[in-house]
Amino acid sequence: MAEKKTAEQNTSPGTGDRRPTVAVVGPGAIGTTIAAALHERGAHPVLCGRTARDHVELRDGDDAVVVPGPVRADPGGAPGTVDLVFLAVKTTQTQAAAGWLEALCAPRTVVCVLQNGVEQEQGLAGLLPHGHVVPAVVWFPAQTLPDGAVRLRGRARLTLPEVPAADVVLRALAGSRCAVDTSADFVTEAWRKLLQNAVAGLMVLAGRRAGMFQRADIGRLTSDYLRECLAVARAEGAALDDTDAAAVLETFRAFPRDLGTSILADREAGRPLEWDVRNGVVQRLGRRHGIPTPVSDVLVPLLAAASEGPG
Ligand SMILES: NC(=O)C1=CN([C@@H]2O[C@H](COP(=O)(O)OP(=O)(O)OC[C@H]3O[C@@H](n4cnc5c(N)ncnc54)[C@H](OP(=O)(O)O)[C@@H]3O)[C@@H](O)[C@H]2O)C=CC1
Ligand SMILES: CC(C)(CO)C(=O)C(=O)O
Repeated sequence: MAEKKTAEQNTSPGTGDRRPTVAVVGPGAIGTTIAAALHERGAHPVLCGRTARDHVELRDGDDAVVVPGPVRADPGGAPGTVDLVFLAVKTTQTQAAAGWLEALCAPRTVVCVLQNGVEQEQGLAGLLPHGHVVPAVVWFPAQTLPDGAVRLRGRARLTLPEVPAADVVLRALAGSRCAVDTSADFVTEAWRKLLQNAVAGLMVLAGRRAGMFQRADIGRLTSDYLRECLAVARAEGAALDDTDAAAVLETFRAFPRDLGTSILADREAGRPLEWDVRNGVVQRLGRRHGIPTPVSDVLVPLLAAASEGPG
């Protein structure tokens, strides 16, 4: 089979002595943040979306970063393979984005998955013709504003596993507004974040933002839910304890009251929800380990029905 063409390359650190060529698949809230971080460092990320646009824009406090497009909407028009792909579509959209992965990936390509959950590698099974998958924990909140720009609502930070394939990600984002660290115990960090995501699902069912965690009854429900999430996390090998679980509730209580979550944004827009990778996973893995999950057993069917109906 003929080698696919390669996207335009710039020189700088990266693979050997040149800057890695980069694509962002899914230039939404998280993808735009990463595209802006890359752009500010002089990179020209290929923007691969579903809706064609001229540019994307990040707002961070008083800063506005406009990343020139185009946002391409047809994988057939991809400029060739790249060294690094940031995959930032929702997990419910991964399958539909497979054409981009086919067009952008060569054997050297690293796909850094910017998605919530603890199953990023399984989520790409069968969809990646070549390349290496590097899951990331995305710690920051970002939201799309009504005019299409993205508002960053925290310090941008990623955690990656300590693996050789993570190097190209570290180099691509070095010195940018998005901090990147690596962890020798990625399982623990991924579950620490999953605990946050699982709790955020309560906002969908209440139709409320972070302010709801000020309520004592929601505090009790959240603590009960965190207890079962923690038991599953520990059974999966995460080195987390009661203090870590309690810190999650405190984090939500410390958030601005109007801070939402990406799954609530999907609910408000009537889009499919990432309920399975964020909440269903606790119930599924709990069953595998023989851990009772009474809170999940109520939450998960409600989230699934909110996402998919019928009705
Ligand atoms: N937002 C947040 O604060 C956080 C989100 N996350 C996680 O990051 C991931 C991304 O979330 P988020 O950025 O909020 O999601 P968004 O919905 O904001 O962005 C998804 C983007 O993917 C695009 N897209 C949809 N289908 C395709 C396709 N087939 N090919 C290419 N692009 C496509 C969408 O296009 P279109 O414009 O047409 O919809 C949109 O631009 C999720 O797993 C989420 O859980 C993690 C931490 C925080
Ligand atoms: C902001 C945060 C941490 C809350 O779950 C998130 O990951 C999301 O919105 O998807």
